[in-house]
Amino acid sequence: MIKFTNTGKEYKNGVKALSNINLNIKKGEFVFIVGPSGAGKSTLIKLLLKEEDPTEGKIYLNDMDITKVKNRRIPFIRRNIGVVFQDFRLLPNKTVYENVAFAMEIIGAHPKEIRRRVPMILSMVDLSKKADCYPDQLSGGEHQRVSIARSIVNNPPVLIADEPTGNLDPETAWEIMKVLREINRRGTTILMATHAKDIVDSMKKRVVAIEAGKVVRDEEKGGYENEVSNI
Ligand SMILES: Nc1ncnc2c1ncn2[C@@H]1O[C@H](COP(=O)(O)OP(=O)(O)OP(=O)(O)O)[C@@H](O)[C@H]1O
Repeated sequence: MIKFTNTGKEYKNGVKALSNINLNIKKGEFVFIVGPSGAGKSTLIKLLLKEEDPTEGKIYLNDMDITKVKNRRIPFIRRNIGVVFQDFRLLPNKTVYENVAFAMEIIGAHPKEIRRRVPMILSMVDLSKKADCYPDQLSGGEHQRVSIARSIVNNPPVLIADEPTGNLDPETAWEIMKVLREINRRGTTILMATHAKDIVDSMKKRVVAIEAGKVVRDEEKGGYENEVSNI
């Protein structure tokens, strides 16, 4: 489903953020991307979203070589990938319902379909009662659940979460992980970059560790650290 082959990224200022990345992520996998600050995790995500282009190698999404895709086709790639960020990025002047509906409106979904799907997704993230609230009336965990609802409402096959629990207390972070696990159970492939050691250690999912731009570990059911390195 997602494949990096000998992928490298050197930024214009000469910083080599990634080199020789080879990864094959299958449909339905849950993959943690871990590594110290500056290791290249965000760069990997930016390459997948085509916010940046690799300077070496290729990236495939559903067998399509996205490194060759023209700029005007980028929105079509992004429709296949939902994204959740650490800082939520909700629209402050829209309600919970409107924030989620907006993600459907911008891809031209039919109003009837929006009215059907938004309540369903809000119920899935347990936010039906907050549909008419504005973001400043929500807790951190609720914010993040709206942001997850928005990211999956168009049913993307892949969900990328960049430090989704970074701003949350441990208990709330676990609520978010339960939601992500459920989304993954329903078939969505999830890539999650994180520094949350406890979460990675407990979830027993695939762990890809990046250090200084290279994959240094790729383990099924791995932990945050291995016994020798101390990330
Ligand atoms: N736009 C850019 N231009 C130049 N260098 C960049 C740019 N973005 C990132 N870098 C550099 O690339 C390297 C990898 O950065 P990246 O943001 O991918 O790391 P990260 O693993 O996501 O870190 P963190 O955990 O702190 O978010 C770092 O050395 C960073 O300074």
